[in-house]
Amino acid sequence: MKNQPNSFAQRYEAKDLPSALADVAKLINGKKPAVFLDYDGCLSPIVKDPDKAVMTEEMRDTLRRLADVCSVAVVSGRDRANVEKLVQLDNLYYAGSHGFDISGPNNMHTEPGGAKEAIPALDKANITLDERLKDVEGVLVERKRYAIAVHYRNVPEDQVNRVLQVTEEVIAQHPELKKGPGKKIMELKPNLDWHKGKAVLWLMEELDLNQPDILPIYIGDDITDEDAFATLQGQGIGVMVGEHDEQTAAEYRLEDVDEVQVFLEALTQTIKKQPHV
Ligand SMILES: O=P(O)(O)OC[C@H]1O[C@H](O[C@H]2O[C@H](CO)[C@@H](O)[C@H](O)[C@H]2O)[C@H](O)[C@@H](O)[C@@H]1O
Repeated sequence: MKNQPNSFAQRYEAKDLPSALADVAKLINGKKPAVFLDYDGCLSPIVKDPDKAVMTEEMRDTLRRLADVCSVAVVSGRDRANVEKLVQLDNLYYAGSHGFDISGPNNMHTEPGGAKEAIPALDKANITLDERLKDVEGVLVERKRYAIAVHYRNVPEDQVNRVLQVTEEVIAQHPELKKGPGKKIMELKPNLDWHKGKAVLWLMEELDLNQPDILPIYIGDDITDEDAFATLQGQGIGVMVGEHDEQTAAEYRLEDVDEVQVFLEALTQTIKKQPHV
């Protein structure tokens, strides 16, 4: 199963999953983790304004310490440059636009999903969405290099359907694009078989992490993280933060961003006690 996305993943109710905090040493079982983290809802709480989703200094210190003892990557739906700016750590890897745009230490930068040809369609869709949604109160059209998120969290309830309908119509005009779900957003993404799970596999290969003593751990809170949970089932550990509207392919849970930080601290301490670090 190594390096193949798992399309037959088991699904669970998030509330029924065991806590990842119960016994961290037992969880990693003497292996060395490679940690993949979502940003919004995982490293920073969900807030009304995406520009205000700022990570705390404490979380930054926690990530810095973790990255001193194992590989750490942030795998986000955000624009890669944007998430780099929010996290501000240069010893991490960053996968932005749901994995289409990847950077890392020593000037690593690559765009492995092959999405360049979707850029003109994204540009056109961006213009149409700005124009057609300009009168809707609270709507936000967020352009990323390889995606557009149409945010409706702050849109009056009676106008949400109109936002969704316009967004679907614009997607239908561009065969190069497809629809993606998210928390109070509808996304336009390149119509390609590439997602966060494939980005994780790509990073594991690139960083030579496909080793029997390495344990990939993916932590996320949103539906887009399900691709990564499903991909890692059987070869790693998926940790769901809170819950979303669907069943999850994660096998452990954490309640919220605070518990993510406690877990990452515990992981760092556990790794340090292991003989091979
Ligand atoms: O994969 P992620 O790093 O979790 O990114 C997913 C999306 O996160 C952002 O939107 C979400 O968080 C916002 C701030 O808390 C919130 O206002 C919004 O409702 C959420 O959907 C980001 O703005 C998107 O681009 C990402 O795709």
